[in-house]
Amino acid sequence: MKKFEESMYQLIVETSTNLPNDVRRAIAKAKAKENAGTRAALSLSTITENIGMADENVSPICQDTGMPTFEVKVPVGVNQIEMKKAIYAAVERATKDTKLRPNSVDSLTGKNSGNNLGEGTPVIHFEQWEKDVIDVRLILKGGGCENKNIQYSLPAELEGLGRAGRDLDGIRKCIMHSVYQAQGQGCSAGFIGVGIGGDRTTSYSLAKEQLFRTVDDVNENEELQKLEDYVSENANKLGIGTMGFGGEATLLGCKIGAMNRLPASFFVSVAYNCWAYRRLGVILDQETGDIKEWLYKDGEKVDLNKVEQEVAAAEESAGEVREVVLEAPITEEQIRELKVGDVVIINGMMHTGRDAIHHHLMDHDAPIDLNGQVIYHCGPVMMKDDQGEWHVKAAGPTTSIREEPYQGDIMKKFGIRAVIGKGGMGPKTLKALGEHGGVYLNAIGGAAQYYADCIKKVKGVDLLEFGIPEAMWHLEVEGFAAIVTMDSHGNSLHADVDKSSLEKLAQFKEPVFK
Ligand SMILES: O=C(O)C[C@H](O)C(=O)O
Ligand code: SF4
Repeated sequence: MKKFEESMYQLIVETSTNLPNDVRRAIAKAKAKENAGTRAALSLSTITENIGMADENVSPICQDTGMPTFEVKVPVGVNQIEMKKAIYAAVERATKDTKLRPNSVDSLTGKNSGNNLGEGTPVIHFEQWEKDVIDVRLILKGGGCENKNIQYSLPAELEGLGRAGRDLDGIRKCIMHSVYQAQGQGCSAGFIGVGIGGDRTTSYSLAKEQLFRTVDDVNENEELQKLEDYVSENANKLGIGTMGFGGEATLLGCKIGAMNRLPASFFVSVAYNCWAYRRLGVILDQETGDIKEWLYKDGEKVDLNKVEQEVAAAEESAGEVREVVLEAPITEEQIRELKVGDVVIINGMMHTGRDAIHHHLMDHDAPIDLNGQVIYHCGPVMMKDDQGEWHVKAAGPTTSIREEPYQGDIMKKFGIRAVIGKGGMGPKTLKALGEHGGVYLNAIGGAAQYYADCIKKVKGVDLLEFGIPEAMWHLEVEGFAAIVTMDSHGNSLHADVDKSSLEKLAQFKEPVFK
């Protein structure tokens, strides 16, 4: 088993940087569905370009490299204690090499362990089997889409759909609702794994397990296959679209499993995975630990050169979109001119700030003057070189709604004019944007290589004690594009899409599976 640690390192690097072929095919199919020139089509073009860049740079597709979760099948007699140690070592090395972001945070102290090791991380499940090879599968599922997982306890009353009973049709309603409630916040278009039955814990595990099935896998249970087909077809009629911008592609895959339950319980659990659906696997020699075979790499790989040409074509046909170039410090007048749908190109400085920073700024001074500045909701992957200089390795936006309790107050307190994030924010922020003269800009979630490329220099960092993802990084950017989705005139694309998708959800109220 000399090679086992090296094989695990390769599995991690490959999973973080190279999307599996079935996922690539699903994204390419979605792209073909979106109308050229729409916001959704442009976002999908950015996503496909990003996938190609990650592959080429061998850098994380998305900056949130998630909770590394290993599912290991071992022949009887193989030493699992040694395997665990080797996986830890591989995780630590991949983190050092910036293939994984340090993502393991002490829940009580908030301290980031810095190496992705800590209580409960990474997740490793072992199972023995009769075969004479080792099978290791890895999923890197990010926190934003993890937050959109949902568990239903039947019977339930569901918004838009009414009563969901303890039967197949009730399950159908839960799944449709789960896609609606995710909106664009889990970086749609997404994939869902569904677990029916079990207890609360095993139900969620079953849901996550479904994410190890390939997108084109056929369910052995005919009824569940019918339900998978139904959801795959109809969830796209909700019109949520890529990033929640509205559009044709909302869900790219649905896999459902069922297990027995207690007479009193009936859980339906949904694991929502963003488009950055990073899961791969390897078959290993049980003696040496060498990789014998890669899993999820069958079939044709999407031709990214072709995709790049399509990006150019889509950008051309989107010629009517208004583009505004901004450089901080930004004035209130400049902000008041912006409307939902405008594309803003940012040059100059922006400063990252996410959960810990927003919480901190409520009752502390800012480390720098933020008047007229731009805040980027982002927890990047960073590398420090031998000269002590920082470099950005991946830097897409994080889900903004978590800052809803603070955002408006902080913008007013410090004179911040623009915030960039993804998934949109709520009524409190929208009101503050109107009162103060602020704007919310939506960047494409998961496009971490695409945005890292726009960052020309790291000018400094404050509050690094919060850990790399949570620190305030001062970044000089060039040509950083984002879309106005909430303006200072009370308009919110997110509120509009939520409302229209809820109306569309109601058309699925009548029973389908009797
Ligand atoms: O933590 C992050 O960088 C992003 C997160 O995965 C999110 O989707 O909000
Ligand atoms: S930012 Fe988006 S793409 Fe990245 S892990 Fe979070 S949900 Fe997934």
